[in-house]
Amino acid sequence: MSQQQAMISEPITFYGAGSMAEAIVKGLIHKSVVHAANVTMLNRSNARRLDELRQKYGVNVSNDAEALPGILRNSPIIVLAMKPKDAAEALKNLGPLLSEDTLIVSVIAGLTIRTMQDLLGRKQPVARTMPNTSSSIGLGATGISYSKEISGKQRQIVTSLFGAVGTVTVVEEEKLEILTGISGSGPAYIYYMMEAMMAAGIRGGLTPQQCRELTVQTVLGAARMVQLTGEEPAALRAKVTSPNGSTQAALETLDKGDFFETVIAAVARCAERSKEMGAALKEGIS
Ligand SMILES: NC(=O)C1=CN([C@@H]2O[C@H](COP(=O)(O)OP(=O)(O)OC[C@H]3O[C@@H](n4cnc5c(N)ncnc54)[C@H](OP(=O)(O)O)[C@@H]3O)[C@@H](O)[C@H]2O)C=CC1
Ligand SMILES: O=C(O)[C@@H]1CCC=N1
Repeated sequence: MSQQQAMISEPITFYGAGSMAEAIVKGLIHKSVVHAANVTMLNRSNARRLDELRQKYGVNVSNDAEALPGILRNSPIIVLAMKPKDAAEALKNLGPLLSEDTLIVSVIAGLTIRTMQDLLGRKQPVARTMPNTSSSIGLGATGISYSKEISGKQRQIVTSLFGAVGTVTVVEEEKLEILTGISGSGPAYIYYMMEAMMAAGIRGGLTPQQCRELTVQTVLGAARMVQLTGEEPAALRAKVTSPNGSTQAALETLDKGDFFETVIAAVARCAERSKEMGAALKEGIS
């Protein structure tokens, strides 16, 4: 087992039990980086969802408003995994329950370390992260920034946590929004491209099953080519593109829709939206 995949022995509480929390827990349990008995997943109301998570992964679950403060108070690691709109209230309630060295790991888009600490009302050790849902199959890409209060051991825990489910990239906090534009939200752009490719195939007479198989293999193969050959995507694209051939015709059509600049604008808008969400949370501090 590499250092990044060292077993985490401390109990971990996921405060929010939605898609991102599940993606991380699934990956961690699959990689045996945590014992299911050490993981607790909390939500607000959805009992059926908690039952499903308990059955699938063997984790502890709760949505009992009376039990929640005790669970959170006793947890040395709390992963904040609710939607940004629910975070301010949760953090305000959480602050008084924490010990000085409770590690807060946030996956919440836009929520800055400063705003988290202001809402908690204390200078807590915080890891602000931006993972993605591919963590569920061990192919996540997580960006991380640390607050200055974090200890070396806590950094190691966070690296183990996300290193077990994919790659880890530590960046300055101001770069987390643009990183969200690439890897946090990025899977959705690729899925959208795949949807469009499959729709085109179906319109052209292939079966949905054939389109799915061909599209998946094409995307998988292209990503692996970039990874394994070490070549630039532009160089690999050139190898597919015969002069005046069919690929060139397709790429010219994409360019008529300003494909390249549209993707850049989409990533920039994603980053901007993350900042807007963060600003809204900051304004909520009274
Ligand atoms: N989905 C993604 O691809 C990614 C998401 N993120 C971030 O992850 C966070 C969660 O997103 P996602 O998993 O998609 O969201 P979901 O809507 O799937 O899940 C949100 C969870 O938070 C719970 N929750 C909300 N408020 C509270 C509360 N006060 N106490 C306890 N639990 C609460 C909800 O419980 P209930 O259902 O009972 O209300 C639900 O379990 C977001 O902040 C997002 O920015 C980051 C990277 C990628
Ligand atoms: O759409 C969102 O706001 C979150 C952040 C990154 C992926 N999903």
